[in-house]
Amino acid sequence: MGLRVLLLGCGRMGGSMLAGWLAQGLDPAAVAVVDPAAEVPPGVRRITQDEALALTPRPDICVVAVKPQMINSVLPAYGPLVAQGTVFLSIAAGITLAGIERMLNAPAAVVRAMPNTPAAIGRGMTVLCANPRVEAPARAACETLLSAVGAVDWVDDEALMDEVTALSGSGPAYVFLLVEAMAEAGRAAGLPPALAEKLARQTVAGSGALLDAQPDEPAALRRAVTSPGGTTAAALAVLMADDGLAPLMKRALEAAAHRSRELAS
Ligand SMILES: NC(=O)C1=CN([C@@H]2O[C@H](COP(=O)(O)OP(=O)(O)OC[C@H]3O[C@@H](n4cnc5c(N)ncnc54)[C@H](OP(=O)(O)O)[C@@H]3O)[C@@H](O)[C@H]2O)C=CC1
Ligand SMILES: O=C(O)[C@@H]1CCC=N1
Repeated sequence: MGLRVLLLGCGRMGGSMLAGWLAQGLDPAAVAVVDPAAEVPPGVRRITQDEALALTPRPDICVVAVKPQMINSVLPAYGPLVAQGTVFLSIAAGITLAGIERMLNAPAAVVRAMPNTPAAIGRGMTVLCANPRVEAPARAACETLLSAVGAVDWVDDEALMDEVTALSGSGPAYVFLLVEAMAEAGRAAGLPPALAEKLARQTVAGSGALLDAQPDEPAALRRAVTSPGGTTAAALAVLMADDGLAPLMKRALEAAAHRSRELAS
């Protein structure tokens, strides 16, 4: 990739992205991580805040992957990197472009991104949004970094980032919950626990792979399972009822987006 990356926070999401970058060929020596306790992959340096500020050559991109609740206490120290031309790419849920610039106390080029954990295996989905200080080469560099770990898209309207966070940022958790719920329903119906778990897991993983492999609309793939008057139709009558999955998912996304907006303050 030819980019020098400083990663602040190497927890679940920072670590997932780092794993993806390395798998896609980013030179481990081109990454430095600041995190008080994280284990980093071989070849990647874990450095202190002071060492990060003195890095030569300076990092092209500083990826901010600490919790939103602590970003305010972490970012101000990195303000001096702005004058050196480092672009800040924050993945913190809810934290706005203006908020990041304020914390850095400098006229910074800031990109806000919302990735998701499948980035760890190169199957992520990231949406990006940039402030006007981000010029085309920096925009391309951020896109290169994130597209190395999955699909990317951009939005111009920053307000949409809360809805993006609710859908694709948090979304993997909804899918894993679906596996849990299907397995639990199978167990409750009398299947041996290990078999119920295996069936739920393989069904969701296989369906995801099928969705990925075929250009069809999800609704067409659903209809292909649904024999008229058969078992799937009976189940879908429950799941697609007025009080079924669609209104529940709508409420869940509204709650997540609301929380994202709360994190901004
Ligand atoms: N998890 C996800 O699926 C997604 C998360 N995000 C965003 O990513 C960010 C990180 O979330 P997540 O990975 O889940 O959280 P984690 O708590 O797993 O990761 C945060 C990491 O930052 C470390 N840290 C603490 N203090 C500092 C410091 N001063 N400097 C550098 N690193 C520090 C933490 O160490 P310690 O644990 O020892 O305190 C931890 O390893 C959040 O802002 C979140 O909104 C975005 C998209 C998806
Ligand atoms: O739960 C969270 O706040 C983060 C943001 C999206 C996924 N995880």
